[in-house]
Amino acid sequence: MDSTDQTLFSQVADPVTSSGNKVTVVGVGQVGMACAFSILTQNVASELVLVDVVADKLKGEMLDLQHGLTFMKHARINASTDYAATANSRLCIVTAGARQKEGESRLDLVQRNTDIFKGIIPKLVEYSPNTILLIVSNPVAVWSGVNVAGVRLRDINPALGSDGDKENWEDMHRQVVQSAYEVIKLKGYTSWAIGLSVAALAQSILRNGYNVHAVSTLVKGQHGIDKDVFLSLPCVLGENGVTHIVKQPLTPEEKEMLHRSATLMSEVQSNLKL
Ligand SMILES: NC(=O)c1ccc[n+]([C@@H]2O[C@H](COP(=O)([O-])OP(=O)(O)OC[C@H]3O[C@@H](n4cnc5c(N)ncnc54)[C@H](O)[C@@H]3O)[C@@H](O)[C@H]2O)c1
Repeated sequence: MDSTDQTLFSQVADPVTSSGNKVTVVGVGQVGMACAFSILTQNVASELVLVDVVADKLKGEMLDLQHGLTFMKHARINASTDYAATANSRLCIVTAGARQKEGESRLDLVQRNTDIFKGIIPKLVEYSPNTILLIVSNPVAVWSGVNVAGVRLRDINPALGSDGDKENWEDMHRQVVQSAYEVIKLKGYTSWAIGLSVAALAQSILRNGYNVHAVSTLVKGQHGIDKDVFLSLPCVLGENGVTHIVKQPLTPEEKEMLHRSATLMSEVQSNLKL
């Protein structure tokens, strides 16, 4: 006797087993779930796999999202503590990480996160050798140089951001840099804005968007930097990840600050136990 399925449908071809734009999110904490939700609701990907070490929470998050599928465009959502489920992902977003403990130095935190990554990255690459890795580090950087329709604010007000700026735009810059701390003070963590911005990066990669985003990339050779460090610069993102770095004209002060960051990162790296 035919099953209900067979009575309802005449199958004329096998359904495809993979969408070709599979995305894995490692870490289903506040940031991971904001990334997953933004990606699903903006139809950036139609196949999502969640991975975490806490099996119950992972299953709970998967079921919660699956229950909302009726209200999304069709998507396949899976979750597992086993990296085999991530096989053939085009993009792997890593949001698993330790938060800074009270009294803990940044270097200790970097070491703890390095140890976590040693357990994650090789497994992702084993199952998806051609994947693009998108690491949600903290903090992300924003680039300087504001323009409106191509008109640089600094061309209108050369004192912009300097001590001589009567309009105190420097205060706004400070507020932007400090804004995450205010959110953390008020709600304990940041999630929505970072999730939405990660979805925008994912969209550029999966759709070969060639849009410019501030992402960390290897900066050796850029702006005279001679160290093997990753820093945030405006980059073009396409389906194979970063394709170009925008050669920004930086002021001597900006260049000096960038070099200072490169030196600091290089020192932090040299103290890491790999
Ligand atoms: N770029 C930004 O603006 C920004 C903003 C907020 C957070 N972050 C970073 O994102 C990361 C996550 O933050 P969060 O608030 O979601 O933290 P969270 O503590 O809420 O979640 C972290 C998740 O990672 C999981 N995890 C830990 N070790 C793991 C491992 N080895 N394998 C798989 N999963 C593992 C935990 O179980 C947890 O579910 C942190 O590193 C944080 O610094 C970046």
